Amino acid sequence: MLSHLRTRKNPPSEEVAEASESPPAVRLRGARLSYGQRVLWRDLDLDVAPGEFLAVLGPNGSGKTSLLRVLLGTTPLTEGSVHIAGEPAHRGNERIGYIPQQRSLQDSLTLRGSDLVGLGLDGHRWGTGLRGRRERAERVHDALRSVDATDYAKTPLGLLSGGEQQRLRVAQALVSDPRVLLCDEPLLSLDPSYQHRVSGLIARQARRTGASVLFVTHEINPVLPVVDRVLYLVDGRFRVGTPDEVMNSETLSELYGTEVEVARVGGKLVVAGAEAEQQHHVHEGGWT
Ligand SMILES: Nc1ncnc2c1ncn2[C@@H]1O[C@H](COP(=O)(O)OP(=O)(O)OP(=O)(O)O)[C@@H](O)[C@H]1O
Repeated sequence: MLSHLRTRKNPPSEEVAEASESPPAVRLRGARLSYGQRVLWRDLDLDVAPGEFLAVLGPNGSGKTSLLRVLLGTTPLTEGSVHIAGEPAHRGNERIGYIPQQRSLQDSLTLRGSDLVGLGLDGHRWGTGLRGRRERAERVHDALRSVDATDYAKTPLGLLSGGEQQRLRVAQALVSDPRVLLCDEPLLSLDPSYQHRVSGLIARQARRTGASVLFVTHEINPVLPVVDRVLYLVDGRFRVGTPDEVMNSETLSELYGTEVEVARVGGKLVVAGAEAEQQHHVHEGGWT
């Protein structure tokens, strides 16, 4: 396994530096997840620090979503331990903001964008008075504005495009200022300009509030400028390290057990080699 040493592209602010005195936002020790004979990953030791942005990569079925479920407390580890901000992972953890893998919200014909974002504040105490209600409304409004969704905040969700729905999910996950942000392919359905915007927004939120980000993605290039480290899962094995440490021909060839070539072309990473290529290009292109 490569070094767990963190190198930051973006030096932490004072707030984040203070937060980094606290326990790691996410800590896995000796973690193994198996379904029957199938081991998704094993011997996983991972600390994700406050303010850190970790990209989680790997082919279909390598256990990326399952890792997020373990952190959400909805899937138990087969072996080992998992802590969120020093506490064992558990369901309904208010410290976690979650952007689930995209599902269509076609059925939610009556719910509107502002309602969906407001649900991200459920469980938080805002009081029943005017001040509490006003503050709550402001938080929802700010979150909607941050993803450029104010124009359609009152439109029923079922009438919105996939990309518009996705921006609302991002706002919902960010509105409560969570300590840990779990993002399951949040760039799907977004066109390249919104991919850039949403990944920048999530990274800025992490720096501003000290939130730790675990960001599952099939395509690293849109997030490369903001990634601190990469966790790459393949067929029960994994590597963790900076993008340079992991995204190179030697490491990926070892991980895939076949020859993989990684090159930088115009600031982008290009991965060549049957399985890896499929992983890195399966979702390439623009979506609307
Ligand atoms: N409850 C379960 N019981 C048995 N197998 C499961 C269960 N949940 C997930 N799996 C299997 O574990 C594997 C990993 O699933 P997971 O969704 O974590 O993969 P992933 O890396 O997120 O894949 P993708 O890139 O396709 O979204 C899959 O083969 C899946 O079928």
